[in-house]
Amino acid sequence: MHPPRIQLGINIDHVATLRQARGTRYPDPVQAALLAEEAGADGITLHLREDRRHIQERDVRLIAEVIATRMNLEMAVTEDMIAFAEALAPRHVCLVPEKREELTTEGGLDVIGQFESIASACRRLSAVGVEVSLFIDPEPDQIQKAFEAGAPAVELHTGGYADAVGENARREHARITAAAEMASELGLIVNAGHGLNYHNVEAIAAITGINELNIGHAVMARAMFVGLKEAVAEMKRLVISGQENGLMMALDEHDHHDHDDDCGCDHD
Ligand SMILES: CC(=O)[C@@H](O)[C@H](O)COP(=O)(O)O
Ligand SMILES: NCC(=O)COP(=O)(O)O
Repeated sequence: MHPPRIQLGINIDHVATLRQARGTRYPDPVQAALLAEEAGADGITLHLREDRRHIQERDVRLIAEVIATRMNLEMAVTEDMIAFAEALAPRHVCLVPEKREELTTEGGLDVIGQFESIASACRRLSAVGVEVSLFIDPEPDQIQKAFEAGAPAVELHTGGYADAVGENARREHARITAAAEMASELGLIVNAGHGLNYHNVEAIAAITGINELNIGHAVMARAMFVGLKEAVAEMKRLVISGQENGLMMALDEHDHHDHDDDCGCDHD
């Protein structure tokens, strides 16, 4: 049976980055969200950072009102942000670690070290109907704790894979594959993202069990040259082809095993 198509969440943070660079009213992330949807985005992701460096509360409220798909609000585990999300009740919230001085999100949440506050945030947000995901590194201990914290979903941090080359990239890919398998077996919804681009996304989309990829920076950078709708559509084509290739490889492997089983050899 064909698994569901991988969803593509488009992160529009950096439309707001450009606006904030000059304190103008444009470009407007609200317009970007609508165009991304028209081009095939399955959801809109945005990160309301504590320092408000790009997305503003006004963006979150307007986008929540106008989009036809669903919002995935990325936010830190702070009382202010949890209260904001409880009041807005977006379809999804992704809890992420935040450091003031970082250029972008550096690592995953430490669910082990912050277990009580994360579990409490999961309970409060679930109570208002939000599907919570935890942005974590692809590590077995963090996945186990995410499950115990009561999050229905995880988003596996693909930044380590995106930054690696050669053998290191293969190792990072294997870590994400194993993490996706473990999280799926626990019954968690498995999303992934960070640093994905037009060159590295297909291999991640090929991993079995991934529900959604969230991609922003590379799409916004490409949009500068080809327009936002074309940039989203190109990414969507790559996500779909990556998933198809992964399915074909899994089938080949399956056939290969079947063939081995018929060959009269001894197997463990
Ligand atoms: C959590 C994550 O991986 C990113 O989507 C995050 O939103 C990055 O933050 P910036 O958009 O500020 O780089
Ligand atoms: N959670 C990852 C995300 O939303 C987009 O990250 P990036 O593509 O901007 O690195």
